[in-house]
Amino acid sequence: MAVMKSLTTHIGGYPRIGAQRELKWALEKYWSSKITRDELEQTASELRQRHWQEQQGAGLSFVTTNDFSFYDQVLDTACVFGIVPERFGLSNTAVSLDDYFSLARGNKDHAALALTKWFNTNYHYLVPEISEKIDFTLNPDHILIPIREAIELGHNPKPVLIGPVTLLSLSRPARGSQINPLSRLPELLPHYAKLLQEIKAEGVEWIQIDEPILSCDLSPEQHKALASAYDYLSNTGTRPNILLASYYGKIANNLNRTLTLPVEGFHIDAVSAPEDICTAARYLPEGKVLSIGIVDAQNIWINDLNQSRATIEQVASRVPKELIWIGTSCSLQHVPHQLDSENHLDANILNWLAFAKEKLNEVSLLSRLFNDDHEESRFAHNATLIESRKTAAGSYVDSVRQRVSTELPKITLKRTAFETRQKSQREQLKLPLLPTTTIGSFPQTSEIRQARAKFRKGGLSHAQYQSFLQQKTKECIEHQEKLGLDVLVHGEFERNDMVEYFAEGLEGFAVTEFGWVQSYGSRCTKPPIIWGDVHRPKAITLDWIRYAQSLTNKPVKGMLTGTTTILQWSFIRTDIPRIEVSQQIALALRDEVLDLEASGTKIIQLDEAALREGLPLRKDEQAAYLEESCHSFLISTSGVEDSTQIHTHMCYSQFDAIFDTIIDLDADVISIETTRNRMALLDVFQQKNYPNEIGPGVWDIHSPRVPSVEEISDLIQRALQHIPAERLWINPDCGLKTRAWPETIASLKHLVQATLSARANLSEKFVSH
Ligand SMILES: Nc1nc2c(c(=O)[nH]1)N[C@@H](CNc1ccc(C(=O)N[C@@H](CCC(=O)N[C@@H](CCC(=O)N[C@@H](CCC(=O)O)C(=O)O)C(=O)O)C(=O)O)cc1)CN2
Ligand code: MET
Ligand SMILES: [Zn+2]
Repeated sequence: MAVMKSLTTHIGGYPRIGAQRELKWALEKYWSSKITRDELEQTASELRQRHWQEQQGAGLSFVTTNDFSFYDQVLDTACVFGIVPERFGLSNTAVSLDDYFSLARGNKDHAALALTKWFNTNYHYLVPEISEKIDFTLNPDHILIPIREAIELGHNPKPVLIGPVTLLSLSRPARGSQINPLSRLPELLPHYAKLLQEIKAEGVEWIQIDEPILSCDLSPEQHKALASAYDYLSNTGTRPNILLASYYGKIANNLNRTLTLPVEGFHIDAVSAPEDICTAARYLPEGKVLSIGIVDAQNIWINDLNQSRATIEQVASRVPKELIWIGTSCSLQHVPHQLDSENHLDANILNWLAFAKEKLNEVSLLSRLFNDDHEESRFAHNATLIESRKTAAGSYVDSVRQRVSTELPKITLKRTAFETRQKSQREQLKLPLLPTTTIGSFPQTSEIRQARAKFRKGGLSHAQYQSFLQQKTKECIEHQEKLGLDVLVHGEFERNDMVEYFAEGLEGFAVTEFGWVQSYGSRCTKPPIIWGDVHRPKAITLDWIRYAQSLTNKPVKGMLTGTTTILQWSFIRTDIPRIEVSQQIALALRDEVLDLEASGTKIIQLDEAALREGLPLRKDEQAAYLEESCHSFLISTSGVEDSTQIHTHMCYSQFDAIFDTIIDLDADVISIETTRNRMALLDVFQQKNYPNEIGPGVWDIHSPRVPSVEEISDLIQRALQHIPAERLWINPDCGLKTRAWPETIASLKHLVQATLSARANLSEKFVSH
């Protein structure tokens, strides 16, 4: 009997950090000179080999290469093409590993490249700097060496490479330059062509070129760039076949033009945009490959195999099977490595999950759909599991649904006018002009993390761990009093992470033990899993805030993470609309806010650090998202008295698209990130007459560097040019958890000193008037 050959299979990339975060530990040891460069390279090579073996073990047609990075794939690509800012004074033809780390992390003479959000994910990339002068070049080893390693091990490598249009679109002009990075495309392309030629010479058949920019609203210039780039690349020199990949959203209106590009195949994210795959199947030019990104690489639920089967069959009715590929929606770098290590997850929940390694098997299984031995029983079992999710106790909690449907419509979302609240808050808080505060966390030292790890493993009793944390909190309050800060925080020592901690206190969330996902460099998070209806069995933060407040007469800010940020940094359930999950969390936080207020907390902060990042890539989807985000914030905050001061915090610098929402949130005080942009961000607050109080950051906490009093004073003066003193707060850019104590104390000392002299100045002026 004829057994049909399986469909071709591949993935967009694999997590590189390692199932046990081997890369994180090796990097951090290398940076503190505890291991040699050879040892670091050895770890990297072992990880690559293991990850290829996992792909081969699952039976995939290709192993994906060039998805490994010591820090970031955008920086890697920049270095491959010699995009090294002149300000570093480095050679751009021989970028050593240490040079590479200088670009990523900065050194004593040079600030690092800017770190910013990668599309709509919690991954951060380093922003390449382009000038008129930069001479592009080709340093191909980073790509060629792993290809050789893979071939030697008997694999069939398919490298992935960030495409030229996405690379330049994500770049910024170097300091002092006004250049539009995309204008340098013609000079960059020959190096891409040369690279393709060298890759071909290694015996590579297919390369995946990623242009995720296709899921954004494109300018005419970007469209032109795409056309000319792929015309050039397809017609210049020998090269492997090109699979052009898009992901993170719909291609929609860009799809027609994309399908005319002269490449051999297209990869489409069928999870973000199922409609794109149908359109692509219909209009796919003859003889081209269509790769269906059907396994979700941004979420952790098992694939609905029967639904995927229907999609694949639909494509197969139009496209010959030898031209259909099965893959993940995008790189698996956004999901944890493997479920094998999870020993404490509820058995039911475990059945519903697939991490990167399990997703390899899903891709493989779906590729055998048309084979005679296509394992029908697994499709049937899968349907049972998907059904069991819907009916599980906890997926639907009557009281939660009741509350959302009856209580929510009755909530008055609008607080009293800001001026009234401000007056009442001033009477209550009696803060000086230019009040000083911090964003919440104080250093999460290795001592604290180790104590928590020990507690988790049973090596510390609950009482011992509590008293350890109380001691740390007490010391933190003492430090702040000594420094002379005006509004204090408890320090967040009890929190592993600002999202995971709340997930642990709420029903409907599950947390993993080893579900690490890279956020940037060696830093990772364990996104919690929202699987059921969310509610709060008991207060989460109350005891800590009360304890901290009992130690001081200064006000201690209550510290919460806002709904949108919790949603954005968790894996969200997909069986009910996002807005319902959002409302459930917002109500739980409302209870927490009111409990804090009832116990005497006068200032409460809800961090919305992910509000900008969650903004949909396409304009036509943004309004609904912003409305939902704003609504959830107001649900949580609108119940308090006029005299209770609500703060929010957002640590990024792109506010254009969300500014009206910032106004609508109506927080009494917002703290933002303004050090690196030297208060330029305040322009928009001034232009749009932002009515409430603002704390622009005056200390860039992403670097261990201690800012001088003069530098901070300068920033305060700049801020005063935009915002009247009566509405200005003084604080760092973000929380201090990644900092060490010595630089924290030194920097805050300078911050308070600079504030005191600014105050003195202001009162002099006041008198002389
Ligand atoms: N979710 C989230 N996303 C965010 C941020 C954020 O704070 N949270 N901030 C922005 C920047 N991104 C960041 C992401 C991670 C970290 C970070 O510091 N991560 C830590 C882990 C934090 C954590 O969960 N720690 C746990 C587990 C710590 C741990 O690894 N413990 C070791 C031992 C500790 C040691 O020896 O140091 C063990 O268990 O074996 C804890 O404190 O309990 C890290 O990678 O090192 C910082 C910023 C944007 N996105
Ligand atoms: C990434 S925003 C961080 C806010 C949090 N309250 C902290 O200070 O760490
Ligand atoms: Zn922040």
